[in-house]
Amino acid sequence: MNTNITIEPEGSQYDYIVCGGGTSGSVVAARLAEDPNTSVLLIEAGQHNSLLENTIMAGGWSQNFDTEADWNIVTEPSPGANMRQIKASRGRFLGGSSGVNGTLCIRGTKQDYDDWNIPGWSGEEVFGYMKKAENFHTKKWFQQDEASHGYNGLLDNEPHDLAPISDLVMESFQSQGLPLHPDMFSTGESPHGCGHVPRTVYKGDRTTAANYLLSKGPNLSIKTETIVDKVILGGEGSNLRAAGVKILEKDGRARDLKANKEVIVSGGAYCSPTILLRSGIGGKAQLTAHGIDCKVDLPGVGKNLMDHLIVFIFYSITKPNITNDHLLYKPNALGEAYRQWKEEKRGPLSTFPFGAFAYARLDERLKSEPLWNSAPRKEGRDPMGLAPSQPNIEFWNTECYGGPKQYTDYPDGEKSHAFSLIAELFAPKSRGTVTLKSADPKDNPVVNHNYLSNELDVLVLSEACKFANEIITMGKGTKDIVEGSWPKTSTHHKHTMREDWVPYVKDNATTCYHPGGTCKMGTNDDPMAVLDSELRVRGVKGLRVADTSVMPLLNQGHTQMPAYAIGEKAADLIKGAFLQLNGETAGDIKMDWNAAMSDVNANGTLVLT
Ligand SMILES: Cc1cc2nc3c(=O)[nH]c(=O)nc-3n(C[C@H](O)[C@H](O)[C@H](O)COP(=O)(O)OP(=O)(O)OC[C@H]3O[C@@H](n4cnc5c(N)ncnc54)[C@H](O)[C@@H]3O)c2cc1C
Repeated sequence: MNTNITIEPEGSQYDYIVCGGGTSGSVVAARLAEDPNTSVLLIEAGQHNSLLENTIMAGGWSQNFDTEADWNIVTEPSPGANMRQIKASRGRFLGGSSGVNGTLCIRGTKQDYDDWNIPGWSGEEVFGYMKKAENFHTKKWFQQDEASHGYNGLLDNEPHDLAPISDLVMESFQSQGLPLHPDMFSTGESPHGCGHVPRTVYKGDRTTAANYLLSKGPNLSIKTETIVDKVILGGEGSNLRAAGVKILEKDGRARDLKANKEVIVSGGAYCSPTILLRSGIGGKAQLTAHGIDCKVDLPGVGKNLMDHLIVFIFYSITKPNITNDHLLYKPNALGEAYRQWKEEKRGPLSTFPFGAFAYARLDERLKSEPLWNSAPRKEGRDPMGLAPSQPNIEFWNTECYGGPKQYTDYPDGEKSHAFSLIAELFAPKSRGTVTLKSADPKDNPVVNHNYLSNELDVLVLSEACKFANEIITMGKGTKDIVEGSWPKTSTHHKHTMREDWVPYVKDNATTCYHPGGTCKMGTNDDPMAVLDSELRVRGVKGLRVADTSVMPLLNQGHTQMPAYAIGEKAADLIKGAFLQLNGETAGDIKMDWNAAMSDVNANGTLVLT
């Protein structure tokens, strides 16, 4: 494989420096480097992904956790979730979280992006960029909506062949009032129904944002195992400009690198705010507490942290070979599964073990709940802020036992078999924060999600669990094969009241790994907005953020497709900006640049004053 690692010579300068080689960052860097006259440096804290097999074998995802390939972030205790602390994993390697995620391409609805209310980011426009990213490979059995997919992008994806349990769950969805719309997760047009989800998998391998970086020319340099400490700001007042970055190399050496045009921060929703904060951009009090000189007082940096919570509900089934447990947990099965992937690019490890999916509106189910009825709402919206065209929740099944590492009650795959239905909460009301632990770039951020701090979140998620249990225990496809809860000592399959599910939610709700919002875009009159509509950091020239931190609200879906769209759009905005600026105000740029560069020493290295 062409790893495309470029040795970066001392004293080099680049037109653009992209900080973070994850999902959005890889897209931005690769798209900018399509112009051979533009030099781009992509800096990634983790290793090159080609060195990490579990980022390419989709079934190996959780083996990245607790290793150097994970940021190993653990949230602060959430009072609403019984003070539990949750592992909030993020990919720390080239490709970032796209190399460890569940491969699901669930875009949300167009209304989700219209609700951002930011010029240039309507649902039509964001969906257009998702299509640009996509290279969809259909399968004979799949009823695709041709117009919804892209076929020329750099992200290969395909529909997933269902295991028998997933066909049965799909049948249960339909019998419980969720009609089949096969390609609904790409059209984004149905808030209530079930269907198939395309996966970022092709020919047995996971496809990631790092694929964008293959076959690029020598004008794209990549530095892995290098931490971006901060953005170096030159000039003052209205001439404050991103002049380069301060990095920490693998051997601990600190260096300054110069950016001739722009710096783009793409560290993800947990790390982008910390890069800004260390650079002196953020709430003044927090910066002062860490001895950081406040260059731009932007109180919104690190605020507005959102995530989607999910609940795994496990069931035991009697019939063999309906789930994929026998392909993984029977003696010697795992070894054979690995051989199949390694030698033949097939088998249970070649894809992610999620099956059938559904969206649901809960209007009818919640209409007699006092909290739901008394909660404030805007006209045409429910108390979560959603229009009737947006789903409240999502369901999907696992095709075997498993999940994040806390789930260790493995069936044997011979006499015992298990799967789960997962319920996901959309449009959560709870908000959290990302703050600095210290000014040391090697320290992880302090992540406080404040999960389930809003009672409406508990209400909707517990109703979602009740509905999920009805689907499995009463649905046509599954009612006769489900024996009860898994592990067999549990009794949650007998819960009939929503209230029964409240303690279950508080004990079990966990992250869907969708953090966003911590450097949000916004309008001029929003004091908490960090970015303008073109992803530019307020008060600094030549500095943008591009990753899921920019999302003012989460989508009703999963966050990798918006992350790709944000990367694609960021690159277009940057290219457009320089085309326009070169024509109209080249003189101004030169003047600003000279001011910003007044701190460069004779070796072309920036000196921080
Ligand atoms: C386990 C898991 C499962 C998921 N499942 C799905 C799914 O099935 N479908 C879906 O749509 N979404 C899923 N997601 C979410 C989705 O993958 C993310 O929302 C998306 O990839 C985030 O992209 P990003 O560019 O914002 O951040 P990332 O992709 O996380 O990129 C950030 C990059 O910046 C690097 N970085 C950070 N700080 C620094 C620094 N100081 N210096 C240098 N580099 C730095 C990181 O190492 C990383 O490579 C999942 C995520 C995870 C973790």
